[in-house]
Amino acid sequence: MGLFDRIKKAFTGKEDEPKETEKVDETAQNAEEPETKSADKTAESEDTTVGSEDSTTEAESKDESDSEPEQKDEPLEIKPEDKGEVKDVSDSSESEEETVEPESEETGNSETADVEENPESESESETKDDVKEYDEGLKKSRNSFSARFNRFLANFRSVDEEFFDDLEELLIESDVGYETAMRLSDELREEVKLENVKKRSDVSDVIVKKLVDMYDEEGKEEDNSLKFSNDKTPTIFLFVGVNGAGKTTTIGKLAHRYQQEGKKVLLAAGDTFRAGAIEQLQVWGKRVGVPVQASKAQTDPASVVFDAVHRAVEEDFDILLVDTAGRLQNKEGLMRELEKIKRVITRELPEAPQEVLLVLDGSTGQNALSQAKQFNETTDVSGIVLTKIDGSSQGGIVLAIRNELHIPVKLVGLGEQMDDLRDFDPEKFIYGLFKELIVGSGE
Ligand SMILES: Nc1nc2c(ncn2[C@@H]2O[C@H](COP(=O)(O)OP(=O)(O)OP(=O)(O)O)[C@@H](O)[C@H]2O)c(=O)[nH]1
Repeated sequence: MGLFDRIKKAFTGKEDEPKETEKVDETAQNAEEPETKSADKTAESEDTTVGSEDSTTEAESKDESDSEPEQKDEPLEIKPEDKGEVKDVSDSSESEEETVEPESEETGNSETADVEENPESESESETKDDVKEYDEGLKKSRNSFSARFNRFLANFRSVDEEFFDDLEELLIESDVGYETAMRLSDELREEVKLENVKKRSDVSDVIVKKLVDMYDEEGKEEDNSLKFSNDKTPTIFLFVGVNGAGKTTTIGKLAHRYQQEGKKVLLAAGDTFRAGAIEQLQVWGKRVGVPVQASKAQTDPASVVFDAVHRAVEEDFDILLVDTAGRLQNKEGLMRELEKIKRVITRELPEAPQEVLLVLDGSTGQNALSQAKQFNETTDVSGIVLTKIDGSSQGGIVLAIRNELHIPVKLVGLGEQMDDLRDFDPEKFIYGLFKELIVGSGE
């Protein structure tokens, strides 16, 4: 069963059944079907969350009578947060030998500042409904996609060349990527199914189903989980990305997560290019209660990272998160710098870095995609962190990233707070992006 049907079934207990012949018969009565239909459906299903007990929608109750009893056979997979390896960290005491960090004395268990600033962070982040988070975080993207889609459907008369032109335009505007838009359009041209569809909501069904299932198919081999060290040596994540993408914030959020899990975390201020970047990381270190290995601005970042790796090994840190500069405009310089940093890490710990995470500002749409392409040419990126999805209407970029780059998204930023970072879950993301177009379809 494809992802489209899995989501639909999880909500309504009903799979999508393409009914070509029936749909032809319905032509007359549906000719003037209002394009506001999906908007109405949005309201119906707005507060529904997958798998939640209070998710009874009108659609659901309507479908109950004819829904399959085996509804739970293949439910939408709601995995618990991937917590990675939890190492036993009995010794979280901190040596105070560092020269640069003003925050070193509060290392270890000084969460007080954190708790004051963010009282709900510790326990609530564990129990927060992830589906709801994605639902909320993707509201803007979803609404914007639905609005575009409804405009497109309003113009629908028949499946002709103009239809495919409009469809391509819709998809490109929705940031799903040029290649994806063309491929989807080409594949739909081949399908007789669409030729027989006359009803607007069925047109919507066929397109969204294709989009979602294509995404699902492309991700068959994709591993979205973060990799950790297999032995007692520290896990090292190297963060790359242009200025302002959200590297420092993501490092802060991740440090908070691992610190809360009882791991011993060290940060390395590898962005020595921008003076403010060091302080910014130190502020996060202080807030979260983890030490920061730093040096003066303009120091060779590789030397800061070298010191950080040594310290991480000597002092038994579990995780080392390395910030780097993001001067994409100086591509060659940046490439050399990142290569050197990586070399320094690997020389000390051959298995590290376990992840090279490219941080992309999701709200920049296609720009994020081209940045990813450039970074991927120069650095061996193992995963993507997609930030600022909460304030963005460009969530469709996630389809382009998978379909065109084939780099797994591993984390998503759904807000600015410490616990607004989620392990990427493709199914929840797709649900958040298209929910009413899937759940409210086909009735
Ligand atoms: N809404 C929202 N804002 C975010 C998210 N992640 C980061 N931000 C904000 O984006 C801005 C830039 O984030 P930084 O972490 O400073 O970005 P950076 O990549 O480290 O930038 P440089 O230090 O200049 O290299 C900050 O105001 C963050 O609060 C997110 O997931 N959602």
